Amino acid sequence: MTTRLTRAAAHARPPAPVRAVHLGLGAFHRAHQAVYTMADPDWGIAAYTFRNTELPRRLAEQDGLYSLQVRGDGEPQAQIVDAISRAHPGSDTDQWLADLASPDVALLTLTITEAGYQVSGDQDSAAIGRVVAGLRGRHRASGTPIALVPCDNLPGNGGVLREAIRTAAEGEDPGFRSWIEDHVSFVDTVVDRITPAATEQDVANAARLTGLEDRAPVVTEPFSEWLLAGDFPLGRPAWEKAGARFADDLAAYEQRKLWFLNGAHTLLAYVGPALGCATVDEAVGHPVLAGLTESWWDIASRHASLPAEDLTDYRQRLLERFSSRGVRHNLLQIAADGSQKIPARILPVLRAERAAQRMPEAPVAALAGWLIHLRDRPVRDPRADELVSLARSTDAPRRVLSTLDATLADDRELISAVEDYVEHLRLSSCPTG
Ligand SMILES: NC(=O)c1ccc[n+]([C@@H]2O[C@H](COP(=O)([O-])OP(=O)(O)OC[C@H]3O[C@@H](n4cnc5c(N)ncnc54)[C@H](O)[C@@H]3O)[C@@H](O)[C@H]2O)c1
Ligand SMILES: O=P(O)(O)OC[C@@H](O)[C@@H](O)[C@H](O)[C@H](O)CO
Repeated sequence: MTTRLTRAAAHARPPAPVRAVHLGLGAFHRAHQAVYTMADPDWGIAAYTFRNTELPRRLAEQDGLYSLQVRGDGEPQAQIVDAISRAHPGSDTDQWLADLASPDVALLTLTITEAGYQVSGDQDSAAIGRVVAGLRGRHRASGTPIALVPCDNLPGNGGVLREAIRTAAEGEDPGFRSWIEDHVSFVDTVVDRITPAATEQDVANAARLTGLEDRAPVVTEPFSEWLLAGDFPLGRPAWEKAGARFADDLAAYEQRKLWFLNGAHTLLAYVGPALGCATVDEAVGHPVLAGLTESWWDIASRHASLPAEDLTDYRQRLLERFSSRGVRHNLLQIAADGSQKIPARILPVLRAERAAQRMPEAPVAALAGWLIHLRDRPVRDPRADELVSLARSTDAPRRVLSTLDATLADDRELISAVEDYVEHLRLSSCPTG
């Protein structure tokens, strides 16, 4: 019988003192920020998830440890990550408040998905409401400054978080609100490491690679990038030891990441299943989808800020990453939350193309694929009910697009191109039809 992964069994160091808190404990945090933090042994993480109770339970049983399988095209490599000192479910509210109030804690990282930044409904249980509650306690306890470091795929994620916190704190004590302005630093980031959800097979592989039973493994690719811009008033881990880079302005890099990588992912996630593909590597191996991806990158390159040589190299590298069979990234996972992703990944390029009087095929294909997805597949999206009903109504392309951008929805030529493409995809996905 294989021994369960614990600090004793892995001969790991004792947990480092908690100086960082994370919200949104999932696969990506563990493949990315936790790995960078591990490079600085003075910093431990208290990691929270308010939705998933199983993962913190499994991690707690393993003293916060898990194995990270790095899978490229060669033999997979496994390492034990020991940066998480404590893992908590959302029901540990008192501990969450205590951690955020602690002057030993210098920063809070977040991976709460794009949808998590919305401020509406039941604020006390939503991610932003919980952060505001934590900050309120910190203000009362000591008023020590803190850095908030969002690591989700959103343009200007530091600014998005600042606005969400300001909105959620409206109506609070003015002293608290002005403390937020003066003592809470919002750091912008560009994050990149393709990390699909782990499978049962990955659990079996973890045991084979480490000799220990790991019930919470993470599988990721060799590539990793973290760019940050902002202040850390109480210091930060030496993330640069693991390759993090600091800059004043991330806009051009953020555009490259969101348009080229995430935009292509979104295109493939919606068009791929219509052509019988289930994963990213399968999709980029399909001649039609490979052509659409290249065409998307050509179009995006016309409007991107970085020099052409940078973009050419980036595209080449992306194609290698997408084609790798080391990480099999499920298109349905990427397809979740389209209403939150399409505006950042696809629409800026589409608007620029329409302003130049062009009708670009790839963004039209992405929107047509999204419509089919909304009509025919299980939809995970904070606006799912509304979108599914609109997608099944008459005049669906215009009505669905109007939820994202009223001006584009009034563009008759565009709506008609999307309608035609829906039909085109239907015929392509049905060889006898
Ligand atoms: N997986 C990747 O390759 C990758 C790469 C770069 C960035 N990211 C960012 O990280 C996010 C999480 O990815 P993951 O792979 O860890 O996913 P995951 O499903 O493993 O974990 C998601 C975490 O977010 C929480 N969450 C989900 N919806 C939420 C909501 N509406 N409000 C608050 N919390 C919510 C979940 O409870 C869980 O803790 C992505 O949405 C993306 O923004 C992921
Ligand atoms: O994680 P999401 O849901 O925001 O988007 C799905 C993928 O596009 C994304 O996870 C990429 O793999 C990642 O951004 C690569 O760094």
